[in-house]
Amino acid sequence: MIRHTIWSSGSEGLVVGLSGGIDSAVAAALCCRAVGPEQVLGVSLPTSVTPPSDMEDAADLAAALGIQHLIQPIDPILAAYTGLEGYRETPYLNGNLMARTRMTVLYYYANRDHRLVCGTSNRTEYLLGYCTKFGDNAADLQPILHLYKEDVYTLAADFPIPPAIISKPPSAGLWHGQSDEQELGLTYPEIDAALRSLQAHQWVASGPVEEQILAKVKNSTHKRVACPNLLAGHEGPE
Ligand SMILES: Nc1ncnc2c1ncn2[C@@H]1O[C@H](COP(=O)(O)OP(=O)(O)OC[C@H]2O[C@@H]([n+]3cccc(C(=O)O)c3)[C@H](O)[C@@H]2O)[C@@H](O)[C@H]1O
Ligand SMILES: Nc1ncnc2c1ncn2[C@@H]1O[C@H](COP(=O)(O)OP(=O)(O)OP(=O)(O)O)[C@@H](O)[C@H]1O
Ligand SMILES: [Mg+2]
Repeated sequence: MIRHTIWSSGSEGLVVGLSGGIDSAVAAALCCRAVGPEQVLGVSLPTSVTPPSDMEDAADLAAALGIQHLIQPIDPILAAYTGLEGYRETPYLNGNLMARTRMTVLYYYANRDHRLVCGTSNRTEYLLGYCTKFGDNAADLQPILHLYKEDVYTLAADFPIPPAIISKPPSAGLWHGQSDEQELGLTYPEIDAALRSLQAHQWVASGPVEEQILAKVKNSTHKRVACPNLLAGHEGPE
């Protein structure tokens, strides 16, 4: 799929945002396996809330995979938003600005180098809508979208991914101390079990955890479908 997408688009490689987390590590490793490390650019985009150890882990990963790696702090870009009329700062608003700023920078490098942006969304966060719309979910291809979070960890064992990346708790890293499982209120094994069961039972929930998960899936439908428009069915040839 990765090779086909590059070939059919006529592009010359891939750009992956490297956070020091497991999803981007596995996505980058798959890119390397598909097209070779020389065609993969890893870009780390830290802010003041990024733990320095995450950037060390991203650098270790890039070295282990043999890919080119840029570390480009984005605080100066984020600072420009403070000049917006009515600017207000909350962790939530800033977090979404960070994710969308990272998307812009990744697309800048993709444009510059005739590359595609490789997404890092997994099935669990995709179904929950646990992502910033047009931020970290924006990409040209999504090589791990079919994998639940637990399956991402299983696949990680196939690659030389630094142990620190595998053992750290998943975090969107959008504010100090953010933890996916704390924000979501459930552990990934609980969420994945509920999603697998819901998919097996035609999205009919049984029990309070599945009800809770189903509500998140339903409320985030807008992140998975084309936005409402009056052109449906007339978009052009496949
Ligand atoms: N029904 C609807 N139909 C069409 N559009 C709808 C809509 N409801 C909201 N919207 C639009 O969507 C916007 C809200 O969505 P969005 O801006 O994404 O924001 P939202 O989903 O509220 O927040 C993003 C969440 O994703 C988490 N996150 C973000 C980035 C990375 C990761 C990670 O795991 O790494 C996690 C973050 O911690 C936070 O919990 C609204 O402002 C509105 O523009
Ligand atoms: N500091 C960062 N530098 C570059 N890209 C980032 C950074 N933070 C987040 N991203 C991008 O946003 C994506 C979504 O973040 P997310 O936290 O879901 O994945 P992850 O960090 O790879 O894995 P984990 O869920 O285990 O933390 C990342 O995979 C990465 O592509
Ligand atoms: Mg992360």
